[in-house]
Amino acid sequence: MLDKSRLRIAIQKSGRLSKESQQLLEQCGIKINLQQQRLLAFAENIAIDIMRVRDDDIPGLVMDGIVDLGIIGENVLKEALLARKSQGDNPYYIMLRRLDFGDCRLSMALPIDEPWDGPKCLQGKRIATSYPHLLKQYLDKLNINFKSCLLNGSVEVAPRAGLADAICDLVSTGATLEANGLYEVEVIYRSKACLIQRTGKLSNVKQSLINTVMLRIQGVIQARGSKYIMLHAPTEQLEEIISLLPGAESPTVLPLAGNQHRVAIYMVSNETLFWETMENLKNLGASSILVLPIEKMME
Ligand SMILES: Nc1ncnc2c1ncn2[C@@H]1O[C@H](COP(=O)(O)OP(=O)(O)OP(=O)(O)O)[C@@H](O)[C@H]1O
Ligand SMILES: O=P(O)(O)OC[C@H]1O[C@H](OP(=O)(O)OP(=O)(O)O)[C@H](O)[C@@H]1O
Ligand SMILES: [Mg+2]
Repeated sequence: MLDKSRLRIAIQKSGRLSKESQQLLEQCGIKINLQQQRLLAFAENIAIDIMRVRDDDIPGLVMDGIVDLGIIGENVLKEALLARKSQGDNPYYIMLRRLDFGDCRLSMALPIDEPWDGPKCLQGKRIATSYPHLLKQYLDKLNINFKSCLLNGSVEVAPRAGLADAICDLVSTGATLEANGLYEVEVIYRSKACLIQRTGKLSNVKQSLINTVMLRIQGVIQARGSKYIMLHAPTEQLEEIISLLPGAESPTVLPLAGNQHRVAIYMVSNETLFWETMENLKNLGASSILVLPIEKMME
């Protein structure tokens, strides 16, 4: 039986978002004992339960208040929102933040032998998609009539199978389109994974858990995009060397024991150090240049 006092988070069970969702929670210090077949997992060290479901179910679980938080692609969230609105519902959720994974775009694509002359060539066409509401919103704005062919997966096969003239599906690298003889003609929605919260009053305990999780997520995401840079530099080239370092307003500069002509420079950078910059630093006399990943950050 579920303990209602524990914070409940829904994540995708298996698919494009599941590994990174799990990793993010683990990096936030939530120790989950995940077993493949278990759809509910209880964190051992914090009052959080993880519900592992199909991604399509996550917006509804949050909007209906079954779970407190959910990690979901904005594409699925927006589609669910439009679907509920079209049924006369007034769905609510709180967008807590965008995450740093699940980048993809919802695009229109045509068979490679079909010319593209702007969206008007979709007039009267049959379009296969898993996102009928996002597609309709886009084409309605352009006053284009179309026929929808709803497929829940393998949308890219529809034109060759004679089911549709065009498709509207998710694209990341474009490899699936290419493998199926299609080409991308128009992006209609850009998406990333995001963290959402149900509306309604939460207990103080749950609210403070959410605050903790949010701060930790911020720390993890910021750390992922940052590097710790260490190097030794000749004292007389210090200024020039610092000017080459990305985002180094105030690096730590320390003396080197037994060497008055060189110093150690330490800094956190929110950019990586490219090989070319490292080579330029070396040409200025820098040595022992290290670029290290950062695991966690708290400002
Ligand atoms: N190629 C991709 N690259 C990056 N992110 C993607 C890609 N394709 C989809 N996504 C994102 O990941 C989400 C989940 O994609 P996935 O293909 O695992 O969904 P699914 O097959 O519907 O899974 P489920 O079985 O949970 O319903 C998408 O809604 C989108 O936000
Ligand atoms: O542009 P690409 O990098 O090729 O990625 C796009 C593909 O990725 C997703 O499917 P996924 O592989 O997750 O499989 P699914 O159809 O089972 O959801 C999406 O539905 C596309 O088919
Ligand atoms: Mg799905």
